[in-house]
Amino acid sequence: MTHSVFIDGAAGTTGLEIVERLSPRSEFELIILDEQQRKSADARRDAYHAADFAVLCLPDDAAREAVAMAEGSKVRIVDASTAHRVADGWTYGFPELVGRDAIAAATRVSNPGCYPTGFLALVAPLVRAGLLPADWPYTVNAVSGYSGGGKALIQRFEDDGDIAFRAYGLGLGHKHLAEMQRYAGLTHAPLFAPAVIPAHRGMLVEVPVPLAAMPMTGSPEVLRLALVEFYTGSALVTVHDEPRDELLLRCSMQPSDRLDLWVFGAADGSQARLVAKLDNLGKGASGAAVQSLNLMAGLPETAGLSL
Ligand SMILES: NC(=O)C1=CN([C@@H]2O[C@H](COP(=O)(O)OP(=O)(O)OC[C@H]3O[C@@H](n4cnc5c(N)ncnc54)[C@H](OP(=O)(O)O)[C@@H]3O)[C@@H](O)[C@H]2O)C=CC1
Ligand SMILES: CC(=O)N[C@@H](CCC(=O)OP(=O)(O)O)C(=O)O
Repeated sequence: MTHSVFIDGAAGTTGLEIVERLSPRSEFELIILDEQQRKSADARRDAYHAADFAVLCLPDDAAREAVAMAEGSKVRIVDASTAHRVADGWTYGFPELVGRDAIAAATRVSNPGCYPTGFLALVAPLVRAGLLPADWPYTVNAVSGYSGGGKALIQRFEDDGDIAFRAYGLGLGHKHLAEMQRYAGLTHAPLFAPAVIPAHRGMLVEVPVPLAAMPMTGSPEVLRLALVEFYTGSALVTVHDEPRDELLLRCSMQPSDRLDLWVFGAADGSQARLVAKLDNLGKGASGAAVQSLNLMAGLPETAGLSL
């Protein structure tokens, strides 16, 4: 059976990578509008009403408009934008956290943000297991490759080769806070310090955990083993256990749909650093959209993904 998939925003950064992952696959027939038609409301509405699935790779306002255009059609939607991540009637597209069956049955799936993918992968299972407190004021320190900001930020970094590090989100109201708080089950939104580095893709998301100050008794190794258990059987998520002195992001990073997790602990167990490494355009965006699409279409979860 072939499923027709409309990629709305196929000319953008996330859209292009979804097209790359899907176009070699015979299970999907892609609907992509040409340069003249791609922003035409009529052409887009027709595509929504013709397709089995649609993936929205659009800014938030255009994604909301797209969902309205699709009303009355049979199309099932995966939205890569921030528009519907905590909206009623939408399933959060993080199969490892919400369950594969929930995604498979959904008609409206919202892809997680790239930073929340790292944060939630580390924190949500540990809060659920009662190993980290739900009411702790967590902090998140993260760096992303510049493709995380789409075409505009790619252009900026390619035009200005002199930026070594860009701290941002300095108004402390980043759009990812709501989903981080909601899906980790936290009382408080985390304090989030994101930054961009002069690499095209890749990110490290770190959550420092002052265990000795927390009202819990778990050691770093207990936290790590809980994550190992939680992700048992996952082809995309790996919880590492090798000792390391450093983690590197490379400017030459190739596309990847993996999510790698570490728990680094102080020798006396008083502190830990939870760290996630991923490709913002892989498990952080396009890979996650394809993972959800696979489940919705009844196909193997990791088909077409690079592990
Ligand atoms: N980049 C990343 O790592 C991640 C991105 N996302 C999210 O994915 C979505 C897409 O982001 P990204 O690919 O980075 O952004 P880009 O800016 O690279 O691409 C967005 C695309 O949408 C097109 N577009 C804008 N408005 C409309 C419209 N009304 N109708 C049709 N097409 C339109 C743009 O056209 P034009 O080419 O003319 O500008 C562009 O091609 C965003 O919501 C983003 O937040 C989520 C996770 C990670
Ligand atoms: C480096 C950079 O600018 N990153 C983006 C987030 C990318 C992402 O996750 O996209 P969503 O907008 O769909 O959440 C930002 O911080 O706004």
